[in-house]
Amino acid sequence: MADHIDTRCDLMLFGALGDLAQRKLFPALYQLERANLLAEGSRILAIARTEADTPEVRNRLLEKLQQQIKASEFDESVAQAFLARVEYKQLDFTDPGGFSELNDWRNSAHNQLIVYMATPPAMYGVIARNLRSADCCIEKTRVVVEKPIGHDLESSRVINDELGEVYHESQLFRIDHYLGKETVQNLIALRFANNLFASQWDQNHISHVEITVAESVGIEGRWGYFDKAGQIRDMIQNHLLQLLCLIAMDPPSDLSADSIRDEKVKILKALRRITPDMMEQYVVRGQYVAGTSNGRPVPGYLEEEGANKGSGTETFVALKVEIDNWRWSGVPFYIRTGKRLPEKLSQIIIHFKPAPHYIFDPDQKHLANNKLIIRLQPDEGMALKILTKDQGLDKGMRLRQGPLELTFSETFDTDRIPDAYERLLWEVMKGNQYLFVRRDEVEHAWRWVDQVIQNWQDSNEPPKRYAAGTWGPVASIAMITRDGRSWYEDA
Ligand SMILES: NC(=O)C1=CN([C@@H]2O[C@H](COP(=O)(O)OP(=O)(O)OC[C@H]3O[C@@H](n4cnc5c(N)ncnc54)[C@H](OP(=O)(O)O)[C@@H]3O)[C@@H](O)[C@H]2O)C=CC1
Ligand SMILES: O=C1O[C@H](COP(=O)(O)O)[C@@H](O)[C@H](O)[C@H]1O
Repeated sequence: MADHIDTRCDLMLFGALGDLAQRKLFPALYQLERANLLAEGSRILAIARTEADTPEVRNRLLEKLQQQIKASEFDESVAQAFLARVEYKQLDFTDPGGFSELNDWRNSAHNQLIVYMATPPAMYGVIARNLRSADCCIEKTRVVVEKPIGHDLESSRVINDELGEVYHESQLFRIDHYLGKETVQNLIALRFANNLFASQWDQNHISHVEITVAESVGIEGRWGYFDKAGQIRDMIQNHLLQLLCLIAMDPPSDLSADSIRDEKVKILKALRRITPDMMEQYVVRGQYVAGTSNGRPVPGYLEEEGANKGSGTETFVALKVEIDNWRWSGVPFYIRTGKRLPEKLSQIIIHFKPAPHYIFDPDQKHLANNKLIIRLQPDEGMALKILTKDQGLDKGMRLRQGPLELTFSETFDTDRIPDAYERLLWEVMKGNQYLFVRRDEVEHAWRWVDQVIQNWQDSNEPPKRYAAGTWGPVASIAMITRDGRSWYEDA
């Protein structure tokens, strides 16, 4: 399908020497080169504040690529072809004077211009305005901006207004990299290409839903950023609410960006507000203390490099979320995410209701709910837990639960699942917005998250402690146990 789309581009990468660009964006662009998806004539202008010239930056990039790309995927000739596209420009983004030189680079070709702002969000408006002052191809530009857009509704509006003064919404590609993950996209295929599930996807058939996004890593040198954000702004406001929307939304009428986004927005608007009196039962906030990770002792959040000892920022959040609409009335979504949990694991569990009349061994009644397990990472795939009769003459009609298993790498013999940023960059090059977040989605998500944060601030309660290497504060287990349920553990 891409064959007839011209994907040739000039990519201006602002913040090219930062962590995101070096760890995610350049490796993703290298992989696009390796897959022959970077069109002939496409060019990259790496822009940052550091004084350096193009050969120095190319050498630095080569070193980073060698460190980050698996040996089996690293090809020196591909890397050289890729680096030949890269030029470096030192620029202070706050200095409008320097932007006219970007235009000179730009004017030497007629490719689609992509401006990628891998910079602190406070820079988005500044860069946009300076590009406009330099008359840098505003109408034809696609602009990619990173999350988080602001730190609350108000600040996100300011950023969105600043971007909106220069660019039309159809030019803006707001990244939520979870939308670029293979299995996240597969949620759309699973739900809307399989009538089997489509007809069962509501409060008549589903009792509850779990979403877990667990990380084993701690703060990894990002304390300065993370401490101002916390897990609710860093993960819930964007990734987890996006996952929830994809699970809960009504079928879009087609796969166009706005059809999908319209449905997601309806869910965000239907999220039940969590009022102060609900906080104890619906929200758990945690912070890790020293413990172990992969068998090794690790420091607590307050002992991490650069930490402010008195910080009350949360590194774990569990929420019980209710959606006030016809489809999901009475179906709680239990969601949790945290740093320094026992493993890196993102999964969604759909718990189906039992059959209306149970005729088997009463002792086995607890088995009688089908579960659909959607593994986002690692080991991408799905398993449907179904009940069958236990084998053997002596077993009578004893039941047992087993999986219908679909592990993508085995079933489809996939040698490599592309990283989210590869897919997202490729979609920007093609001009498809369906994996990017629209302004109203960002704002509705902030509105909902802001009230939870406000309740925390008003109550002044510190986060509950949990030891690194455990599944979060015990209160997060109590939250779901109170409803007669438990977080899913693969048995
Ligand atoms: N790092 C990550 O894993 C993730 C990051 N993000 C988001 O991506 C964005 C970038 O994050 P990250 O890469 O971590 O940030 P860094 O601080 O590591 O990098 C920022 C980059 O912007 C440049 N920069 C900042 N201010 C100026 C200025 N005034 N003039 C010129 N250059 C400037 C820096 O240049 P120089 O290096 O020369 O100083 C650097 O290249 C942020 O919005 C972040 O929230 C989102 C998801 C994950
Ligand atoms: O956006 C972010 O995501 C990462 C987790 O992403 P994953 O693809 O590794 O699951 C998280 O570590 C980081 O704090 C956050 O900013």
